[in-house]
Amino acid sequence: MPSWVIDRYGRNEVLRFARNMALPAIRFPNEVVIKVHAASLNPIDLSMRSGYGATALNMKRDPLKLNSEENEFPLTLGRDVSGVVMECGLSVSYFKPGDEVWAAIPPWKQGTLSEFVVASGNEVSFKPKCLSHTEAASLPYVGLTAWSAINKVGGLNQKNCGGKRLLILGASGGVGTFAVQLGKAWGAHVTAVCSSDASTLMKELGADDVIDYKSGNLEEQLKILPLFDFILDNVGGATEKWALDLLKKWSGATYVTLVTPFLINMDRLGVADGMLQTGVTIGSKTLKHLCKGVHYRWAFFMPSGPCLDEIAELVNSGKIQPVIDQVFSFSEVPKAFLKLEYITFWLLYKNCSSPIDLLTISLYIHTRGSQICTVG
Ligand SMILES: NC(=O)C1=CN([C@@H]2O[C@H](COP(=O)(O)OP(=O)(O)OC[C@H]3O[C@@H](n4cnc5c(N)ncnc54)[C@H](OP(=O)(O)O)[C@@H]3O)[C@@H](O)[C@H]2O)C=CC1
Repeated sequence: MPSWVIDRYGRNEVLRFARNMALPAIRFPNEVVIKVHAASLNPIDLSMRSGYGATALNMKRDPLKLNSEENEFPLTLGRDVSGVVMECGLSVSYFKPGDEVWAAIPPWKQGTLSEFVVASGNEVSFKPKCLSHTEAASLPYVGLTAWSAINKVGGLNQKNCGGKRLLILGASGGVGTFAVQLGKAWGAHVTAVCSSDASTLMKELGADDVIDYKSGNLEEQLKILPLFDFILDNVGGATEKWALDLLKKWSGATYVTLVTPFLINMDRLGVADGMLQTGVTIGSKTLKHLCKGVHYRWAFFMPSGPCLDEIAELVNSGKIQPVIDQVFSFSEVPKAFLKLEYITFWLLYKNCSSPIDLLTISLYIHTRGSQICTVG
């Protein structure tokens, strides 16, 4: 089957179009094979292309290190998929061949820039009926990440979110655009922080206040607003030093960041020391902020079919919409990576050579959400 793979880590030159990759087989009874109609790229694909997280992800792929090299490469990137179930393992009763589904595949598994992908049944959900495959593929990874941060870690849900004050830092990105919509769907007051050219989009998505972080000191702009119940930080860095002061004290208010050193620690220090360093960092920060009356948490993407079911309901009821900007063909995957790189790192974008289009697949880019999808 045709796939885009890498055989080593690096920049765009490591992407290789493989016409004849072996068809993925079901290895466990709870797995399904999905024919990929659309896939998308997220910042994690760019990072994984360069080897980010390889230590932890390889440990998950091959815990006993029996065949490390073989299990690592060739590696297919791409986490999101919208497509059609082709085959089901013996214990899968929820899905059948022909079902239209969507999913986000965890990063330790082979990705979705391919004709077929294997997922566990519990990672898969029925695609929202109102979305095309291309639209649907834009949401699972960012949606589940935002859901993990806001609901699983932050403890907010449809019942307790009404009237709460949410601050979303990095609101114009893939995770941010979803988070703004989720907050509004659950009745919160949402303040979105992004650059000014995204302010119209933010208003369209329902944000109550939009703050431009490039027009003056952000901390000063936010300090004059009433305190918040919840902060989602998609930016990290220096923001963390002052953002927790914007929370209400001793009221259960929570700051959740998605920018954590968890995988980097393991890449840098090895598995054991990396985990130890991570434990010390999170423990000391949690304690320090608890003493000041606020909660400090890290959140991570979590694959989950049942959460995607809930997201599908919100999408089908019109409360959450995909944000799509640009379409690429499957043959243009390297070009799409370059665009993502350009968006993420503000590098100069240049067209690259286009391999033959075998699948008539299209790729979508969200300039605001930094996402790319493929469609067959
Ligand atoms: N822990 C985990 O499991 C996961 C972590 N992440 C991380 O979460 C972050 C967000 O992901 P994603 O939304 O996909 O990324 P995107 O690249 O789509 O979005 C990032 C956004 O941040 C905005 N931004 C940059 N600097 C600032 C700033 N100083 N203040 C406010 N906004 C800023 C940019 O907005 P603008 O264009 O308006 O300037 C951009 O749109 C990334 O760092 C990613 O690595 C994501 C998924 C899972």
